[in-house]
Amino acid sequence: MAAIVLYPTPVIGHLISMVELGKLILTHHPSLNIHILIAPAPYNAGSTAPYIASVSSTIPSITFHNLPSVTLPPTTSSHHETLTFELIRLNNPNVHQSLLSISKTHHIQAFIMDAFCTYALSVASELKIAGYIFFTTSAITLSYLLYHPTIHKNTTKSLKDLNTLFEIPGGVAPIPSSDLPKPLLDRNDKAYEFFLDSSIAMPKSAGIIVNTFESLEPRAIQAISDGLSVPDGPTPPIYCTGPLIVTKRSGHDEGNAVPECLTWLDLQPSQSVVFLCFGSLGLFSIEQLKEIAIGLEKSGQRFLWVVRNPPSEKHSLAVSTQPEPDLDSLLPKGFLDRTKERGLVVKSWAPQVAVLNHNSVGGFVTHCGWNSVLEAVCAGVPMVAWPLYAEQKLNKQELVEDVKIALPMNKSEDGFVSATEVEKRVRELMERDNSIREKTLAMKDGAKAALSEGGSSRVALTKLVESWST
Ligand SMILES: O=c1ccn([C@@H]2O[C@H](COP(=O)(O)OP(=O)(O)O[C@H]3O[C@H](CO)[C@@H](O)[C@H](O)[C@H]3O)[C@@H](O)[C@H]2O)c(=O)[nH]1
Repeated sequence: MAAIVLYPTPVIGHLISMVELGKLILTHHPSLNIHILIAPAPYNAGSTAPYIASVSSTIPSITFHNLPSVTLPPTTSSHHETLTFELIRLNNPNVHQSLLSISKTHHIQAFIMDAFCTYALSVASELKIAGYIFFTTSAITLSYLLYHPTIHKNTTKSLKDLNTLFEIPGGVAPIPSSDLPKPLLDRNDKAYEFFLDSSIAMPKSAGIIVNTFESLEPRAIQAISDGLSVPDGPTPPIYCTGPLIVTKRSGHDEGNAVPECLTWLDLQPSQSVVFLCFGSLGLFSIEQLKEIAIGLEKSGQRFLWVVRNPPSEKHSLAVSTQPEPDLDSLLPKGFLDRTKERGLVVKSWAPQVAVLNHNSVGGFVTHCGWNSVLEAVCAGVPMVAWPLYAEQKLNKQELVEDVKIALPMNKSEDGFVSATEVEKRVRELMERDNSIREKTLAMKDGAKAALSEGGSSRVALTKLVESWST
């Protein structure tokens, strides 16, 4: 029996799109079996268990394999990505064992791993299985990462010490080094070493599958395909098969009560509510939370805002183990009362896909995590881009300056956003006939077209599956 093995990074922002890829493969090639290796989560970024349980119980051709836990060595790196790379590197013997065990009953046609899992390419090659990369974020980020070894070779200092602008192949304009993902800025950080290893390994894979679609990022996809991102060697085939997002729109499991935020949205006028939500790791200081509240209040707009506790220590990663936020102490005095007729604050987590697809939602203030971006595009909801961490500033530049489906949230030098800026951007976003709304709706159609018969993402998927049988 033929099987495909998927190896995601086990955090929500990476897991879902890869499982959705598995589901898409099954839709068009139902004779295949999908096996998914799940390493224990390196840090808490929202629970993945309900999603895994629902896929397991509804799709019999998808089997999850839990890898044993490994002990991570102490690290001085402050980047959560370091934990992920370490976890994956140390898991290679377990991955080897799992692939051998799956091979006893299946012919593994391809082993597809997240870009944080490239250490497992060596396992694939030992076992003579074709190893592919699944890239969960934008093509512009892929272009940068593939190009990063070239920048590394041509510079001797850490990027943080180079006061310069970088051209990214396929980018709309040069970007300052401070807009690159933080782990790439310091050559002496372990995370930098891991990213460099991954960037060097990706072109050696049998192909890179990207969660994007051609009409969203034509410039970046073209640059990569033309070999500009890997100037000193071959670029493997690139398969843009997105948007791969969770499609369940109800936001609650059968039998469970409908979340309050959805019943509240039912009572609001069409497209009148701005939704503010910042991914699985987005946290603000108490000062910034208060400033957002003042801006929202002054904007006069209806809002639905997901609020989390501020980071408890500098590099806190344990979002979901934090206690529920105490809204009265975090938000300005009387704010909840004064805005109760037109605003709702949700603690910690909201069913984002269901919210974005609700008819009352007309705008989205987002950290530019790629899943959030794709979810907004598919729901036709224009954005205000407020990047916070990882590659989000690269996504922002593309969305604001190139695709023009988002407005920028301008920050001061120290990264603080004023209430005036929040007020202004939210107002601008919620205007009925602004051009970013029109462009977002056109992009929604583009996403639908890409996934339909003859569309670019469907064609890419067919080519990918064909590559397994040759
Ligand atoms: O209250 C919440 C918060 C998040 N989500 C969901 O959680 C996912 C979050 O994914 P994403 O928007 O991509 O953000 P991150 O969790 O921050 O994702 C990580 O992975 C992404 C894909 O690689 C990167 O683009 C991000 O920068 C990186 O931080 C999305 O599906 C959201 O719908 C909810 O349902 N409710």
